[in-house]
Amino acid sequence: CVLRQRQERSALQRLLDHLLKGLEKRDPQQFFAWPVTDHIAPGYSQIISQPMDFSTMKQKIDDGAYSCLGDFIDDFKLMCNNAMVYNHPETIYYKAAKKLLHVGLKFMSADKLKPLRSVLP
Ligand SMILES: CC(=O)c1cc(-c2ccccn2)c2ncccn12
Repeated sequence: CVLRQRQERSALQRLLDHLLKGLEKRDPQQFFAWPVTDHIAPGYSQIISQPMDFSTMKQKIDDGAYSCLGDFIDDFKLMCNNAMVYNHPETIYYKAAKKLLHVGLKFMSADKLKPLRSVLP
């Protein structure tokens, strides 16, 4: 149609919006907010074959590109692991990624999501 109808957001999209906001809050320096460029990180695109960041995850939620919670969690892990591959362990980015991965997975752990299970198909 000419005027794209505003799509109804599915229960999964609403859940992923909530989880993404919770994860972004745990990245106060916004190291993970936007794609890492070769300008700020020399050689990044040669070293990291599958870049990922929160803005890309947001776009994928809006596009309906996640068919399940696991696919969303996989992108979160990919984003953190990329930072732990490209950056050396003593850097602020490596340390921030390690912490975010740990805290983020706890935030999305099964027992935390159990109460929401009922609203998900
Ligand atoms: C996530 C990551 O690897 C990253 C984020 C950044 C970043 C993100 C926002 C502002 C400044 N730097 C960065 N800079 C150099 C090397 C790596 N990084």
